[in-house]
Amino acid sequence: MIQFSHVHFGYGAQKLFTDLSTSLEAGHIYGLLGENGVGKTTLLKMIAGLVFPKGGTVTTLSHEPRKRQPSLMQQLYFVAEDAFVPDTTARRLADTYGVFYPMFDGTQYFNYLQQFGVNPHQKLEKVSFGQRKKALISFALATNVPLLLMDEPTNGLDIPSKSTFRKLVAGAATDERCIIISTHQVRDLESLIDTVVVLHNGKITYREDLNVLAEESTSQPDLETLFQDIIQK
Ligand SMILES: Nc1ncnc2c1ncn2[C@@H]1O[C@H](COP(=O)(O)OP(=O)(O)OP(=O)(O)O)[C@@H](O)[C@H]1O
Repeated sequence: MIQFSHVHFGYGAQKLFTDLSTSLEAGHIYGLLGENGVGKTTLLKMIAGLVFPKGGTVTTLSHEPRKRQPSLMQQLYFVAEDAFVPDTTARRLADTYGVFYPMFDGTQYFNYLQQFGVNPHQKLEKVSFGQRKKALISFALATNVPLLLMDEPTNGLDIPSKSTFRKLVAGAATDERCIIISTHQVRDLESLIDTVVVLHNGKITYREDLNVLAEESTSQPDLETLFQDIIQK
């Protein structure tokens, strides 16, 4: 679904990715981990065609993402960390933006909003950051796109909402869908992600199926400890 081939990238002189190659497939919920500033958001933006490689190639759903062709844009949704929303209500968000996504399901959307406790009639600019984020996550899931990118989605969510988030995302995962979640809140995602991907020193330095890890271990793998071990190597 996504291929990075020998990708080089940096903002100005700062090198961020050096010869980064990897592929991400449908049927997975990936947890993208890495220290602050390592480039997790940049990686997601590159998949979505918001920043472009300076060397190598990125292919997203058989498209060159930098072209931002409608045929690609209607197949992916990127929930950005800042939860920017237009000046509208959650209800009108569906009417205005749902049309861009052929598989958007309004009934599903209102159901997700309800489960998150978001009032669809309130102006999103006037609600809290967490409420806005929950509206956007609901919208993202209801688009039913094959590729869902989420940057720190549980930031700003209260404890019950984090649990709702896990439940809704797990329920939305299918064999045809690829979900990539960048996070520092690894405990929020334990039991949700199936593959952990670690970005470190400009490359993917670790990538492991958590089910395989669990089979090899006598106890459930602890993501926080695993991450610390990887970046200290
Ligand atoms: N538009 C930009 N112009 C210049 N530098 C940028 C820009 N966006 C990001 N950077 C820098 O690139 C590096 C990677 O940023 P990025 O946001 O991708 O990292 P991250 O791994 O998501 O970080 P965090 O975990 O802190 O959110 C950082 O050093 C950041 O300051």
